[in-house]
Amino acid sequence: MIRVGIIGAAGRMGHALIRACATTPGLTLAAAIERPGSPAIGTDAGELAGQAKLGIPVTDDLAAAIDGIDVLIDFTRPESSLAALALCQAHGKRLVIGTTGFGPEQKAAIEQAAQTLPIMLAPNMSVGVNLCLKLLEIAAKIIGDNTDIEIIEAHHRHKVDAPSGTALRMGEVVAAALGRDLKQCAVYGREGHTGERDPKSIGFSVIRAGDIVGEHTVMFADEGERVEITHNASSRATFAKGAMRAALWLAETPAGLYDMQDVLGLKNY
Ligand SMILES: NC(=O)C1=CN([C@@H]2O[C@H](COP(=O)(O)OP(=O)(O)OC[C@H]3O[C@@H](n4cnc5c(N)ncnc54)[C@H](OP(=O)(O)O)[C@@H]3O)[C@@H](O)[C@H]2O)C=CC1
Ligand SMILES: O=C(O)C1=N[C@H](C(=O)O)C[C@H](O)C1
Repeated sequence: MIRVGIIGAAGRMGHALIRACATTPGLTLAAAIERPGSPAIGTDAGELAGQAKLGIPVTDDLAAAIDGIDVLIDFTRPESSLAALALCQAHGKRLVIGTTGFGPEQKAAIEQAAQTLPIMLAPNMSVGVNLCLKLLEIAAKIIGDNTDIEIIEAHHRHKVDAPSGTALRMGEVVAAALGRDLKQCAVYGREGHTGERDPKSIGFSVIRAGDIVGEHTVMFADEGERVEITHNASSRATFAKGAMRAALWLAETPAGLYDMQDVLGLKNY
């Protein structure tokens, strides 16, 4: 049995992860962690997630809990992910990171830690989104240079980072397939007298509204036709299921930085 720790246990993803862990063969919830001061501290993790009691009280002390786990699953905020990463490094624990919004230095710290630690970092753990990343690579290679590429994403009102990690990854995949550098060609929103569209640009548009779980469309638009690749998530259970699959996979994998394409065996398609 692989012992899982979930950090961010009281969050939207935390609840979905606790439920998924309880029903995934081969995994057992060994620790549920929240930030100090959270009203969830001391509550039972199962009850917190709207399920039967699991006998695991939510704690704010990851340092004390870490020796009792094999894989830590983190869906929190970049600063807390980095703090958890340092503890995983100190204790040699595997880490699945679903958090988004990392800056370049934070990403570099994760890459560095992965030299000695197995880490799976993915902005989206759904099978569907990862299939879309493959489809985007093909579409970009075939029609990308002749079309205007726009990425549109929509999420719930509580989301704090924009564009979403998934939208950015979609942009990276498309840009790489076309030999472009996303840092140079990305356009984040438009306003005022923008001038005509630069044909080499990749545009991003962001919607934040209500309880939208996560919607992404990449548009390849020509004159007379356009192709759209869309993924709509209707439940966070899809991300949580992917995180469980990643934890099982990572438990058997040596040090290195992996993404969901590795977990799903999509790298060589
Ligand atoms: N990779 C993927 O497939 C997916 C990634 N995400 C990403 O996951 C992250 C979390 O999303 P979501 O669940 O909606 O966000 P929430 O805000 O609902 O949950 C985050 C949780 O982490 C807690 N937290 C913050 N700091 C700490 C800390 N130092 N120690 C322990 N817990 C902490 C928060 O507590 P408090 O609120 O009290 O501060 C909160 O309960 C985001 O970055 C999101 O983009 C989301 C869905 C899918
Ligand atoms: O914050 C969310 O909710 C989500 N975040 C991820 C992202 O930033 O891509 C994945 C998913 O779309 C939900």
